[in-house]
Amino acid sequence: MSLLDVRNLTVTYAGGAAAVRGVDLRLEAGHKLGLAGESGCGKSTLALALLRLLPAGSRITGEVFLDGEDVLAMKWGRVRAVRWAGASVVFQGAMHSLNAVHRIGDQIAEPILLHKKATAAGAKRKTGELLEQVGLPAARADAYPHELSGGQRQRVMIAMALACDPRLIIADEPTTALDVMIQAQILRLIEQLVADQDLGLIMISHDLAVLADTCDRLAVMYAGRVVEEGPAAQVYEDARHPYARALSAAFPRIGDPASRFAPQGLAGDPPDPAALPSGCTFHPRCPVALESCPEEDPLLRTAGPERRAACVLVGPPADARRGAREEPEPLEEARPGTP
Ligand SMILES: Nc1ncnc2c1ncn2[C@@H]1O[C@H](COP(=O)(O)OP(=O)(O)OP(=O)(O)O)[C@@H](O)[C@H]1O
Repeated sequence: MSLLDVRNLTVTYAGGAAAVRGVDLRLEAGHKLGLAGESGCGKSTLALALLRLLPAGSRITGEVFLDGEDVLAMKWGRVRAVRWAGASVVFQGAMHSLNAVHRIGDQIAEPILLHKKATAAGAKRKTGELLEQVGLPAARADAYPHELSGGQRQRVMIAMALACDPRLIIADEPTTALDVMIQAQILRLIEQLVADQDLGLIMISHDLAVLADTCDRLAVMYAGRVVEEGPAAQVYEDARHPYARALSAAFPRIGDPASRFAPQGLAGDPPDPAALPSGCTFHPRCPVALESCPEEDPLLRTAGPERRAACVLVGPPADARRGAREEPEPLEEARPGTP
């Protein structure tokens, strides 16, 4: 049984169109999944939906099994328990998430006490241990958020997320506001905690390079759907979907300074969920779109071992195609505008 098994998840905000459309995802304990995509493609909505943290009036359909239990079918009392003990979220911008008028120790202890995980003395002890786990002295429990640096505050957020021993951590742009050195430290800390405690991790970022460096698998989202999914290094180095390829080309290769000077930007913006293009939603921006793409809406299909991509130009590898009657050409062989 997977730690997380998301099936056909669709999310619609009140009065809006679907921001997440039929997403399937799986994550095993001890594994790290990176969720990438430009702003507005539905990454945060997907993360919030996993713990039913969306605003009132939002509609969620599908199934979200966390350790075998369907979060979407749970009563609210159970959802509240699962929020800290089953899975917890680290958001970007720790200054806004922490309460400025309470000492950080009290804020870390709060979920422990709320979920009756320990007595007041036990919660205090656990708070000290958590601070040390994230690389801060236990005595910093007495500090107020404004007395800490940005990186220290993000460490506090991670300590809070770990307070009730969750099985899954969802980190939504956990390092976006931090400088590069601190960003690297926080990423290594998250990696280490995930490995030590056999947690599952979903890390959200628009930065594919950061995700490829931290995660085992990557899922690239576009217009509310996962358009490519597979082993992190393969998706980053050799994306099969034209959108994933463009996104990957927009970030410098680690250890390859030359690539920094040749990012291939992608023209235009992702579509508004209320006005999606027909057929493949990426076709208006796609450099290799076919004439048929405005009519055909491709679902995820096998694009290699443990890889899937949602593009008509992506077929199974040559070996698997042998004997098939009709298969689309692989992406590499496509020419722009070729029918
Ligand atoms: N509370 C809300 N009410 C209505 N629509 C929303 C709400 N939050 C997000 N949306 C819409 O849902 C879509 C997906 O947004 P979401 O924030 O999930 O994307 P994202 O990929 O996480 O972007 P970012 O990287 O900027 O956070 C967008 O079109 C956005 O305008």
